[in-house]
Amino acid sequence: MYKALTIAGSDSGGGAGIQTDLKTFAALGVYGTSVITALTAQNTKGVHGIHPVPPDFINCQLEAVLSDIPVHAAKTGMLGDAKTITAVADSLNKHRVSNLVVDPVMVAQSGDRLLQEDAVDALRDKLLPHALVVTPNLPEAEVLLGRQITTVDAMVAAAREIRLMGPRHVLVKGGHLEGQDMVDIFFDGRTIHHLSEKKLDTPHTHGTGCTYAAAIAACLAKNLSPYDAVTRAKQFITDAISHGICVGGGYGPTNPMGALLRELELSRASQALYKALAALQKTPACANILADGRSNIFYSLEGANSLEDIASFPTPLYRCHNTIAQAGDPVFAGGLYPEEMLLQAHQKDARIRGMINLRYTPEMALAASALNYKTVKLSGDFAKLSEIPEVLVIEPTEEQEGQIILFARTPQEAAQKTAGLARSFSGC
Ligand SMILES: Nc1ncnc2c1ncn2[C@@H]1O[C@H](COP(=O)(O)OP(=O)(O)OP(=O)(O)O)[C@@H](O)[C@H]1O
Ligand SMILES: Cc1ncc(CO)c(N)n1
Repeated sequence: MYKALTIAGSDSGGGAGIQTDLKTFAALGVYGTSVITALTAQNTKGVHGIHPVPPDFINCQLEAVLSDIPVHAAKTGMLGDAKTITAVADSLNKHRVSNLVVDPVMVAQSGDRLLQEDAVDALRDKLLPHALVVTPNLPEAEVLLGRQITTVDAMVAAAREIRLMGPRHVLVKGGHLEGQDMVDIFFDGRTIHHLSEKKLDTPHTHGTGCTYAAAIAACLAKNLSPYDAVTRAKQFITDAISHGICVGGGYGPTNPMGALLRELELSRASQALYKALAALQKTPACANILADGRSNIFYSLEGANSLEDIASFPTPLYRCHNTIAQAGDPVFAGGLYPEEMLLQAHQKDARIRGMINLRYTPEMALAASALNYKTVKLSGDFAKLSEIPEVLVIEPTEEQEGQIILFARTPQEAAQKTAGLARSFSGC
């Protein structure tokens, strides 16, 4: 397995530093080791205190890790002071760690200083020359160069000049620049590359710099070239920001696991929905009780709290050669009535995770009762039902068509109940 090392501060709020670095390594399939340079008492609003780890003990951690676990890449984050920078640079040199990403962390998003002012020279002179990639944000590039940077052209010039300080590649991050596009400049010594993504409208950007640098290190550990590592990491940080977590009263953290978990959840949801579809297809009579252009199979994630957590086929099921067919792979929040009902049902009774909606006829409602399915006729607001039945009968009104809705613990169980109903009802 590929292995990486983060040398950074701990963020007690869980959003930046060591905590996000290890999540990022894990999300990218890289084994993470860590050397902690400082403890910060920190949350989404700011830094309440900093407890530096003595350089001797930082060395002790570095020796423990590097003498036993040869890492394929490393990244540095918050280093705090000049002594720590020197200790880290010496150790990385001694152990010949060559795939090094230096995130020259100076100030937290909240404005709190994370690097002593007199340590900037040590950072520039001792650490930057070892970096394969250095990733300054705009304020950090300004400190390194001693001038303001307010345009993309100025970022390009900054990238060229910072490279003269010794790093092999420079990534100047543009997260602090006004505008609709989030542009970073990557310079490899020959070519200037613009990496651009649309700006996401979210306050949850705590830890973006750390997550980005950790993702670059993870990709370098996996043998990607520096340019490929940075472009893959840009995609990763954009995903992590788009899945940002609304936690705390300040800037919430990015979510390095967000995109991965979503993919996993969609794949589980798809399996459950396709199994249910197969169960419907086994009983051809099921095709007779679909509601034209409206029936679907729905799946709720555990703990669903929005329609984004309800999956279904993207368009209604339809009859095709006497069986049931669908067009397209499952999606979340398909926008199909009555997905809201499964959300409410699951929130009321966490065991309910599957639902199928069918055509209404009075005979179908009777057949459901005759099968001893626990059946309730809806009168009034669904949200006010005290218990979720197995079968909900919605009679037609002038405003809306009737429906029969089956709730179950899984979509497959809902499909089996549908098949039971279809068999008892076949021919009608
Ligand atoms: N709102 C946003 N939408 C999309 N991308 C963003 C947004 N904010 C930041 N980014 C991207 O995140 C990455 C990190 O950029 P940024 O310049 O904010 O780093 P940083 O200042 O070091 O982060 P930190 O806040 O952790 O100190 C960049 O690629 C930037 O373009
Ligand atoms: C520990 C730590 N490292 C880095 C940053 C920068 O985001 C932070 N806020 N905290």
